[in-house]
Amino acid sequence: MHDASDEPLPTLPPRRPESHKGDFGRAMIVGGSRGMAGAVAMAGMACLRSGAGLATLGVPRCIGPVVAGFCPAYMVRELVDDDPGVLYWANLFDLAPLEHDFDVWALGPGLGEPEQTAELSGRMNREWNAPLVIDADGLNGVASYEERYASEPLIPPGPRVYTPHPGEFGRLVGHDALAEKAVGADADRVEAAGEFASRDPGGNTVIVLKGHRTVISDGRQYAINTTGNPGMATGGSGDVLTGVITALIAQGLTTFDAARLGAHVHGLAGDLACDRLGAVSMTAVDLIDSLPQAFVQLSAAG
Ligand SMILES: NC(=O)C1=CN([C@@H]2O[C@H](COP(=O)(O)OP(=O)(O)OC[C@H]3O[C@@H](n4cnc5c(N)ncnc54)[C@H](OP(=O)(O)O)[C@@H]3O)[C@@H](O)[C@H]2O)[C@@H](O)CC1
Ligand SMILES: Nc1ncnc2c1ncn2[C@@H]1O[C@H](COP(=O)(O)OP(=O)(O)O)[C@@H](O)[C@H]1O
Ligand SMILES: [Mg+2]
Repeated sequence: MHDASDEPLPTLPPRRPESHKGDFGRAMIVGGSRGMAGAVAMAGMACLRSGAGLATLGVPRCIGPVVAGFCPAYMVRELVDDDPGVLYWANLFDLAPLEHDFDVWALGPGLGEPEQTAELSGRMNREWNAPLVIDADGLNGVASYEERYASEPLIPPGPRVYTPHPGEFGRLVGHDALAEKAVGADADRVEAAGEFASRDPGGNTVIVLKGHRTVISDGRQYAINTTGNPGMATGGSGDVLTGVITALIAQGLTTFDAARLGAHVHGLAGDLACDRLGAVSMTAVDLIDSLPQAFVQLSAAG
């Protein structure tokens, strides 16, 4: 596998003076459940702070007003929810007609237990052509769907970015040796991410294996991210990363480039937040607040 770690970082296209919001992409983020409204809200805020032109959050109806109250800059689409306040398979009928209204979709932050959400996640992953970033319970849902319902090999018909931490990676691969490698040394983590990505015969899947020194791989190439710090070991940091990568795809980067630049800028925001507040006290919200400075530093460097 080619090591792209030392290659120049991908860059965002310059913003022409006459640009309008449509030039920077429409993103839809589906997630949230009763008790986990914050996860999808943080993904939405990070998406806008990372330059998406428009962001809409698709959330269970019961948390719609709460999610809308966190930030006035994104839109909220309330979806029919199942008891106890989670999305479920019937939302496929609400969402499928919207597939091509958005340049990129994200699925998973705060989505809730796979018992209810597996069919939604599993079928979006198997059936949708639109670019899809899958995180958190979206990944748990995909793992559960593949185990419970799938009889054919998984060949996603569109671009995918999966962003598992090692726990989610283990559920996805369902294979002890590969799951163990996900918590090993760099070389093992590169092998684990690369082997899993290359299971997609279409070559459409990018794996972002998170943690200290996040590994990004599409099965042919990989990069190891070196920004970030243990202050980011705080609930919601990964939800922020989902929003960042989604925004970069919305702005036209390839999935591999968006994942690579996204991991870098997310870690840089973490380092800036840590300088300002310290590793003990920084929260995922502080990561979002440091994204502007991280993007300014990046554009000054590039
Ligand atoms: N404000 C909100 O609304 C928030 C909502 N959130 C939402 O909660 C939902 C559940 O997500 P989750 O990640 O908390 O639960 P889960 O998948 O069981 O993961 C824990 C397992 O993974 C492992 N593990 C993790 N990292 C590892 C590493 N680097 N290296 C090694 N192991 C690692 C860890 O291992 P252990 O603790 O045993 O060491 C454990 O086994 C999801 O929808 C998310 O979006 C959260 O984002 C928080 C803020
Ligand atoms: N020690 C660390 N060094 C660098 N990055 C870290 C560290 N701990 C966590 N992170 C980053 O923070 C994020 C945590 O994501 P995740 O485990 O999904 O959290 P959550 O589900 O709570 O949002 C990942 O991007 C990960 O790479
Ligand atoms: Mg997470």
